[in-house]
Amino acid sequence: MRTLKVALLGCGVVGSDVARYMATHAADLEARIGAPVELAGIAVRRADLPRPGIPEHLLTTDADALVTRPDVDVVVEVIGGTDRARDLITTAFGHGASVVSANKALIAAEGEHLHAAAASHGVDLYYEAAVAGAIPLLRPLRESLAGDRVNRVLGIVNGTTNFVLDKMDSAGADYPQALKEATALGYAEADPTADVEGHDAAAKAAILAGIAFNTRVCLDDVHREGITAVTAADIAAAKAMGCVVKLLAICDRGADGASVSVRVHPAMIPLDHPLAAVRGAYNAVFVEADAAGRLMFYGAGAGGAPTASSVLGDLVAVCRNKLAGVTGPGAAAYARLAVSPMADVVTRYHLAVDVEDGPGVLAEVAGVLGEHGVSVEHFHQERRDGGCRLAMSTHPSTDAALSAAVAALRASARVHGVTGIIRIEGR
Ligand SMILES: NC(=O)c1ccc[n+]([C@@H]2O[C@H](COP(=O)([O-])OP(=O)(O)OC[C@H]3O[C@@H](n4cnc5c(N)ncnc54)[C@H](O)[C@@H]3O)[C@@H](O)[C@H]2O)c1
Ligand SMILES: N[C@@H](CCO)C(=O)O
Ligand code: NA
Repeated sequence: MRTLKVALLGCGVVGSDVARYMATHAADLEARIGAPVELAGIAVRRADLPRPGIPEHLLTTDADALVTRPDVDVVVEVIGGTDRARDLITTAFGHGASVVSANKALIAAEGEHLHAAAASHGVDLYYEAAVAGAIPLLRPLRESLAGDRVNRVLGIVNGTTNFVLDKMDSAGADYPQALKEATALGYAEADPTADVEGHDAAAKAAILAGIAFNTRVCLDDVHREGITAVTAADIAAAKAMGCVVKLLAICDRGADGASVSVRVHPAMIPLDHPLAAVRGAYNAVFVEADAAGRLMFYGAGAGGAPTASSVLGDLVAVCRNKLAGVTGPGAAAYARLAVSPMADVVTRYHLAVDVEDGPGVLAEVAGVLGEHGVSVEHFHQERRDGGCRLAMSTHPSTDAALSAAVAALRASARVHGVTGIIRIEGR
């Protein structure tokens, strides 16, 4: 029986756990694949660092030589970044290796081209670990739901920001301290700006929407807002409304069936919504489909071992395919749906409008909102130094209408400021 050989690129948070589990689970992996699988080498930047549990003789700083070795069947890419990872993956395809990657930034930016390259060389490209860590999500969407029609994918897909928001909400932690902790626990990207500015979640949303709707969604198609503008006041306002603030990724099929919208932004959700109970670095994703109805996927969204679980699942799948002489399902972007602009997306909003305390102000604010087609669902007013704060939630309105209404409010002499503009979801 031939032994399948794996080149591991990167031995950081994820890579080191992949290497460890390959060793400790070797017998089960062999039984499930039907052949032994072993590491041919591990590409690292520095071979002289202490790496407990990692066989030193496998380390190499020459990733190019490793991926071009004729005995390598599968390349596992967990170095992150785009350019170098893309070049190594493309080289691996050219040398007949299938690839397993955890790299959402790369797949979101170049997935179409990489899938085509894999197909042209008759090899696989799998990346379950790229979206929502340990949670099996891409394979269920691509395979289990292939007979259904998905209309919505909504959830929490970034562990770092969920950890930070949770700490701010439950422990009153400050933002820099919470982010430091998430980084130390191995949840954050090499540059955590990718997490807190929503780039990581946007990449995952683009991948999810593409697979769920069988269409092409580019990173630029995704409306993106991170959590850096979320304040303690926003979190307190959410609490006062019986809500919690979460960073959500929302992919919707348009009512016309011919378009999609894809967005990532903070949103208030009611405490009794299942997503409100998603704590720490956990992720949860709802999928709504014609026949299946509502499905929920929940689990660890980040961290070395959970992500290694997804990588190893893909490794088993591509090894089985190799032995059978087949490839798995690739990208299927046949639907070619248009992507709707954010201006057309309809949601509820929370607003805090600071106004002068005097007769007719409330009517003026309601009038400005009404002129723009924004209708108020609830409001309460609270006296503050030198004026009043009107905290309100709106009925569903388009993003364009809400933005125009906010601009008009800000132009009014009796309005001192409009803050706390956060969408409300899950009601
Ligand atoms: N950490 C997580 O929770 C998690 C979850 C899902 C997906 N991912 C993805 O997995 C990938 C790796 O993440 P990580 O958290 O392990 O990062 P990490 O920074 O801990 O590990 C990456 C390692 O790759 C090494 N590296 C970089 N360029 C290299 C090169 N050219 N040759 C050899 N080694 C190189 C780095 O020195 C580092 O040790 C990223 O794409 C990330 O987005 C991470
Ligand atoms: N940085 C990512 C890792 C998992 O993809 C997160 O926090 O979710
Ligand atoms: Na996953």
